[in-house]
Amino acid sequence: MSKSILSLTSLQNDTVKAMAALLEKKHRDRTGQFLIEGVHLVQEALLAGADVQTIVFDAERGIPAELKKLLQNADCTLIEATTGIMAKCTGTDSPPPVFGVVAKSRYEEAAALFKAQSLVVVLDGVRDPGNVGTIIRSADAVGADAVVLGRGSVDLYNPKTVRSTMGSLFHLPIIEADLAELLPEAKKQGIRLVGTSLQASATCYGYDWSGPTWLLLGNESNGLSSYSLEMVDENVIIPMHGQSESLNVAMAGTVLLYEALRQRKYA
Ligand SMILES: C[S@@+](CC[C@H](N)C(=O)[O-])C[C@H]1O[C@@H](n2cnc3c(N)ncnc32)[C@H](O)[C@@H]1O
Repeated sequence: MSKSILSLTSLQNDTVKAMAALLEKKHRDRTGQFLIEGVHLVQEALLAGADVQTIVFDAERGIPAELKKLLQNADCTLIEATTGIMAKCTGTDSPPPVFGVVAKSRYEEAAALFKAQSLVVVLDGVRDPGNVGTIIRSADAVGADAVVLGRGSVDLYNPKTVRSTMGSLFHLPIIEADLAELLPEAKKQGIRLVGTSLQASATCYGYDWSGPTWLLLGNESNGLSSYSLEMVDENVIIPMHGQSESLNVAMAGTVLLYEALRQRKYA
């Protein structure tokens, strides 16, 4: 492999210190970067053409085989580091063999939201990083057009969110928005807003998911906000026949997205 590799073996040298600072969480947050850990996420980021700026791999383990070819054409700084430095940078005792520093990208254009047959997931204050990551992964799996993170939802770049997307965050637009601005615009454009409520009388199986649809999922404790409930055209429920009071929001989102996909492609 012809790409030049910087060596990060000690934290004493000035250059090395500067590099280590780049990798520190506080610095990353200030500079609009985030960390992706592990072979799979780095691979997904490179394949998707994300703005990967630095890739650091464990000098003792070498460049993971899956990344060698991809890295030949990648426009990023390649660094080898000791396991100790890898551990310091990722804040764990058993660091992954590779991690990358990626520039945060914001989708400026909202075109994906308003496509003719759009299927969009809107998260209204979903707080758990694992839930948000899982919903993004399911939205990607069904080929949804975008995910909207309403204010009050967890940060997309929270390391746990990034990890649980399993790379799907690089596959579809994820738009942070104020729902008070976005939902009225969707209604104006003829998009149907489907809410989820444990009090709904309509089941998700009786609902017609064929038109342009935004699916609204609510907070883990309180469900949808009263504003969202006012704005939706209809609420649906996934029927529950046992004694569970509700489903986990990521599970519910996945079931609902798959019902939409079933009706659109397999009915
Ligand atoms: C744990 S639930 C919130 C429970 C809350 N106590 C309530 O009354 O809405 C979090 C979110 O998951 C989704 N959800 C959970 N169970 C559901 C079901 N059976 N049908 C439809 N959506 C569901 C909804 O989006 C809900 O806002």
